[in-house]
Amino acid sequence: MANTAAPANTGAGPDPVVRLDGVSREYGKAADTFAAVSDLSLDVPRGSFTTLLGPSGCGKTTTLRMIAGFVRPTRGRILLEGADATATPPEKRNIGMVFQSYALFPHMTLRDNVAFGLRARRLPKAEVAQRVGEALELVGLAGLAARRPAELSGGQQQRVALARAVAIRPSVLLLDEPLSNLDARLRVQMRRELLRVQRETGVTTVLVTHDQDEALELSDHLVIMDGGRLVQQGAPRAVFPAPASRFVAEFLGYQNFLTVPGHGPVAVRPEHARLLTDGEPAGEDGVLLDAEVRAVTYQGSRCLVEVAVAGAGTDANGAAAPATLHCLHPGDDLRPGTRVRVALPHRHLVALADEAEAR
Ligand SMILES: Nc1ncnc2c1ncn2[C@@H]1O[C@H](COP(=O)(O)OP(=O)(O)OP(=O)(O)O)[C@@H](O)[C@H]1O
Repeated sequence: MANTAAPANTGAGPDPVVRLDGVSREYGKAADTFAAVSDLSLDVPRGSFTTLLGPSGCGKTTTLRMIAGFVRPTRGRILLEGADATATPPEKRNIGMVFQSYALFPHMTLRDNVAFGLRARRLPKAEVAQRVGEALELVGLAGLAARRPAELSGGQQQRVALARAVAIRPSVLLLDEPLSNLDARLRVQMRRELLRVQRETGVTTVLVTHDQDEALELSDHLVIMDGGRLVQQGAPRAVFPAPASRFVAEFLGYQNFLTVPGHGPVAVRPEHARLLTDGEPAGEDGVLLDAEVRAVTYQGSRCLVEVAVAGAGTDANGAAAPATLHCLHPGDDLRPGTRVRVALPHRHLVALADEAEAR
């Protein structure tokens, strides 16, 4: 059985670049206030790729904007490099930002776009030229320095935005859904690119996304938010196999929730629910449940099979009811009505403490 007590990784290092200390942001007036972010305490470790992951409206962007200084917390403190920056305006925080919309200056060449923040900091001409060259080189666009944004693809424009953000050598790089305007293939390519740039520069990075694959691939520190609150954090390899609640489990793609005799409420992923027909042996040690096939969806190399397991679920009144499980099955031999058994290996059952408490 997987251990639900995920390691208490608070992200606290000796020297975080960003520290949020009991930060809240409310909107509205008097009795009608609404908390976009509630009592959020979080450390962003130096040199880390930290990701804020959660569904739309959970407060990710508000958190990022508070770190950048565009939104002022209504409570709590923000520390940058150990100093209280809660009231520091954005231009006085040494922060690089990349937005979903690229936000490049359309009338300027790439060279001038990247040089903008360096000139604003009044760096000597030679240093500006050198840093612009290095930044464009880093993102593979050195040959296009004289072009304007309209002459580039979306992916190239986002690389320019990235070059502009890292050229100032920020203490933290903030990325607000930077890949969501790109098509699916380019998005995957650009993830690799982002990771390479982050590793090469070592810049502490905070990414906002609602895409769990992106978060798992990129982050070394994952922060999951729900309703303005932090609900779980840690390394992806620690969080993914041990979601602390049903919300986190659902968000990370656990589709099956059931009550197993001797285990209580558990979650299990479709790829770990094996269907056995006839006398097929279960193999690995686990729970075996009788089930009936309800629906089969053909997916080419496999089928997604929906089965009903009598008594393993609960209805709206908390009484025992059939549980519906989704299972990935390598063959196309099953049809609705077929009697099967479902094998759930002990090591892939994730106990859900919040569900147990709710009973
Ligand atoms: N200026 C504002 N005034 C009122 N409510 C706001 C304001 N900004 C954000 N909110 C609300 O706060 C909540 C959190 O918004 P936020 O943009 O931080 O969420 P998010 O997780 O980034 O969502 P998305 O992925 O959709 O951008 C939402 O319900 C939003 O409507």
